[in-house]
Amino acid sequence: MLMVNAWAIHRDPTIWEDPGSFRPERHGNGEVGGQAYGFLPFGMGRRSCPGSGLANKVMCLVLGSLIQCFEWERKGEGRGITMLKATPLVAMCRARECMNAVFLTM
Ligand code: HEM
Repeated sequence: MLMVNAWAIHRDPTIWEDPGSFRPERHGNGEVGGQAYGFLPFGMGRRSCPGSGLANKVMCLVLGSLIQCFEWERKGEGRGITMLKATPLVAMCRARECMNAVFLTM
């Protein structure tokens, strides 16, 4: 069995400029350091994620909806399951007032 360390690939300074920085715009610029396999959030090969097309299409909609429809508040500390964050993020969401009309008609 071969395990590919995507975590390390996604932080490889020979592929990514300033790999530790959160710079989502780098993807819009097409920055992959000239490496075809530098970015593999969906795995690759025959067992790669069959939902990648759908995920890429709805991701902006999901994120936009979460921000537009809910108020988010950070709540204390929390724990991960497989990869613990150095600074755990636990958040609580509350539907924004404008969502009452949506929920009350359901
Ligand atoms: C941001 C969204 C998603 C990410 C980051 C993601 C990522 C992944 C990854 C890394 C794998 C393992 C690939 C490998 O073993 O090499 C996987 C497998 C899989 N994903 Fe996704 N996925 C996402 C969304 C989805 C969606 C929307 C669906 C279905 C509608 C889906 C269905 C599957 C299935 C069925 C597998 C197993 C494929 C197999 O073992 O042959 N995924 N996904």
